[in-house]
Amino acid sequence: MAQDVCSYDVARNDKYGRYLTANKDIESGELIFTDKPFAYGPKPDSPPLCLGCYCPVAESLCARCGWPACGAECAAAPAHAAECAVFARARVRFQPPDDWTASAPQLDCITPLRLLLAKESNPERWASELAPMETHTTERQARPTWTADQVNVVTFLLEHCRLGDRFDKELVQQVCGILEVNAVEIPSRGGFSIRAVYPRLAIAAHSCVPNIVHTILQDDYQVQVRAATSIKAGQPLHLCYTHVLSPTLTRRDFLLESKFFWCDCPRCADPTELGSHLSTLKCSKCDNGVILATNPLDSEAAWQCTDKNCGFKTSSAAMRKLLAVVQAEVDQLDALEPGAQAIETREATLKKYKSVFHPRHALLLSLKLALAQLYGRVAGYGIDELPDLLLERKAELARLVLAALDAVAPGDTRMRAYGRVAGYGIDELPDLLLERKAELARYSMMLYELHAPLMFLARSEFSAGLITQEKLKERLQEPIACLAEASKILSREDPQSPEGITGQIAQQSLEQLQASLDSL
Ligand SMILES: C[S@@+](CC[C@H](N)C(=O)[O-])C[C@H]1O[C@@H](n2cnc3c(N)ncnc32)[C@H](O)[C@@H]1O
Repeated sequence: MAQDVCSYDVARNDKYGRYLTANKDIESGELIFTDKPFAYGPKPDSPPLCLGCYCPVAESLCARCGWPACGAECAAAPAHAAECAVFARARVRFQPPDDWTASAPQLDCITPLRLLLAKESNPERWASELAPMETHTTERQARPTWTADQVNVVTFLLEHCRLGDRFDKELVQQVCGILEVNAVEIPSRGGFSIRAVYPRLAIAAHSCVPNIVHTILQDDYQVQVRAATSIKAGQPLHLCYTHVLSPTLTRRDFLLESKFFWCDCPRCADPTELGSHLSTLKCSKCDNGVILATNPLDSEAAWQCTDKNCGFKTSSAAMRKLLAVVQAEVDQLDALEPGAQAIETREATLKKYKSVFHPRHALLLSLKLALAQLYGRVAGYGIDELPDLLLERKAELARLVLAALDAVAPGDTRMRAYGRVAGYGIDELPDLLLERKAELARYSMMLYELHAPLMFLARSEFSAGLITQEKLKERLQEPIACLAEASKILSREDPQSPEGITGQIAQQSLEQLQASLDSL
């Protein structure tokens, strides 16, 4: 039984606090443990969401308590039952906002309240698994979010919802800290992003080169944690708390801001990011060198050209500013409808920044990732109308993304690179959340994306008489290998999730391609 697998120990040191280690040699892809959420619910700053299915709602409230629910079925959802009783008893109703698509701070109390109510109903699990969790209370007290939580959560629950006789303010702030430091972002059944606390998974320490990967099952939000690479007994199990394809400055700032530590993993310590060059710039003053951080573990350190004769230097502040400006441009492009314009403006942006960034810089890579997906899929650029040169371009783009993922997320994590993007970027608005969901599927499909141009190119060259049938058979082996790997990795996903569905499509395409090869 999957539930019985428990191939880890809990260790502790000064750097990580508690962390997980492998208690035996574990093979890549092997299940290490599963976990059930202690509680789950809306993320901070969510727009009004149904408290049963987490889809955006407008003007639709639970008949009993007056909080957002899209219908009677969702109002009766088990996850909503306990808070429904609290709100109904205190006669505290959700105040309908003017704009139902804007973030609703009223919902910030829901997930903390669910944790508090779960503590009452399961005190043993709270004492053994939740109470020891890191909360960074001292650091949080110095942040504006502490005051916001004091108003939106502590005062609201204890006074307005009349829970002061059941919980005290220190406990409510502890719960807010548990969520801030330990919750992971997960896709809800409706596809929208929510947060959940998994007590076992939360013990895993972070690395920007993770060796574990997690999958969320849609029916009960169980998490399955697997090895992304082979792991030796005693080695730490590392999760990536941030976006693996972001540059070092962005990752480290995010981890300090949201998880209260400076990452010093081998990738952060290497100016070239393990040869991936996700942070590297081209030098505008000479043709020889590239610009790298002089000390990537010092976020204020200067950046310098690697050519000794050039010696061009710039500040980390200038670098942050450049990243923010170009990231804003990339975000705007991400909001475009998929179509010819989405391809052409991205290609124009790549051209604009060609002389500024290394071709594998994270910002260019995110444009290339989107292009690898758009070529062959949008009107005017359908796969069977792409000229050979654009088929080559699609294949080149997909290979670049896969090579970057091989360097920083080795093993099967590459398919899940968007799995842990807690608090990252653009996901506040419902339509952008949908985009984010498409992004997730897009990511998982990179190997699938590579197989298509390789297959079409081989067939096109065979039809033109440029290669023999024997050569055609040989050339089709690579797209077959891409589909086989995509299908193997995605077969571990929940079959109802976008990744699981993509896996089934990859398996069907594999069978069709194999059959057409056999008939040659
Ligand atoms: C989700 S918790 C992990 C469990 C935690 N160590 C505990 O004892 O409850 C995240 C916290 O663990 C610590 N941590 C995790 N990974 C780390 C790393 N790579 N370097 C330094 N601290 C880390 C930080 O304090 C961080 O805020």
